[in-house]
Amino acid sequence: MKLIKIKEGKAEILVPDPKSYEIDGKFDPSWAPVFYNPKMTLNRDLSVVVLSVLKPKKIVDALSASGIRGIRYFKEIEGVEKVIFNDLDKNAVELINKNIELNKVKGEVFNKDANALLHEIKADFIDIDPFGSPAPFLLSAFNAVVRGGYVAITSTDLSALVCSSKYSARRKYDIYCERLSFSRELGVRGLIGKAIREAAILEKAAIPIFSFYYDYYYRVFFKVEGGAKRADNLLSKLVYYYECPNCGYRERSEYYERIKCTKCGTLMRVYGPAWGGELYNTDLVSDVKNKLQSNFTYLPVYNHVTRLVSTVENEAMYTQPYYKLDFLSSRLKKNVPAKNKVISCLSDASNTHFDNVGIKTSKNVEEVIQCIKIN
Ligand SMILES: C[S@@+](CC[C@H](N)C(=O)[O-])C[C@H]1O[C@@H](n2cnc3c(N)ncnc32)[C@H](O)[C@@H]1O
Repeated sequence: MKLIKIKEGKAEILVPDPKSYEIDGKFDPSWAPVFYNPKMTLNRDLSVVVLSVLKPKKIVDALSASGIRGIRYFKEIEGVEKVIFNDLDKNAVELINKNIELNKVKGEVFNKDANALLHEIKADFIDIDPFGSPAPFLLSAFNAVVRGGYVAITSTDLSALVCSSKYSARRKYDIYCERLSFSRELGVRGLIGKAIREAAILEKAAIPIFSFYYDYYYRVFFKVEGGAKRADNLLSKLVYYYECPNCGYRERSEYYERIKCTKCGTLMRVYGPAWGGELYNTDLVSDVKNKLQSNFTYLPVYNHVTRLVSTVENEAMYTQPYYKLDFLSSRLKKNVPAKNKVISCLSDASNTHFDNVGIKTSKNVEEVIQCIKIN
């Protein structure tokens, strides 16, 4: 394998030389013998900051590839004592060994199926960053985390979660998936719902504390607590979201039904079961924002991370999914009004990182429609 040295954050690592794996002058990270994707830098940057607030001591990077993630956690977060790296691929394991030596990381490296490893060990933070869906690794991740610890998952499996592929959503996440105007947010809520159900099997409660969408993936951090009652409490907040494709009217219910819109009689679209509660712990979000400003200005994509966290901070107080202004405006046969005008008309509203033409508010759809009409 031809390698080059790159720097990301405080890590300097060897990765496959993209030039050696180009096809027709193009390169995709999945074509190299070991995966390293610079497009995931924001995911790693923000994870470093979130973990610096959560302060885990023992970390499992269960699907490590080059090892960049675990290496950055060790070098950039105070108090991390040990990182366990793992990959099923032998080339990856060879590269991880080189990279942890290069970066003087206190780590242990395994060459196992992640599910097998996660049934053998315990740690206070488990990172699941797979190709595509994290669903096959959820149960074992929740098994491996100690009570009071944390699990983070990445999902690049948006086609399933936002219902471009509704059968895939059904298979991987047990979701009835129809496209609603706010599907971008429903995708992460469906993913969280699945994680909560998997943790509940083990009588653990997986509480989402920081969730976001970026570019082509979702990332969610969970605090994991023990106890059947706590798990039951989370399960009771799983809901089905309904939206009328004709007039935009919404409902939510704990039941799956084929219902007609009470405003116009059209058959409503449905998505669920999905998490109906908060996507963030607001204290954690403000701690992350403060940490970013004080300790992490060196991050490779600092400006992008800061922008994302600021938007998240503004929208974190609104639990109901965002309203998509172009969708609602087209129901009214009206041009899309300026977003800031609708926000000030509602007075209690904000931007959302999920969608450029979306707004978050605690107001109902009729109030949003009223503000669209007069702007
Ligand atoms: C998306 S990459 C990980 C990227 C890495 N976390 C990072 O931040 O750069 C997924 C990795 O999982 C490995 N993998 C796939 N299935 C696995 C399994 N069942 N157990 C362990 N590793 C697996 C692949 O070999 C690949 O290196």
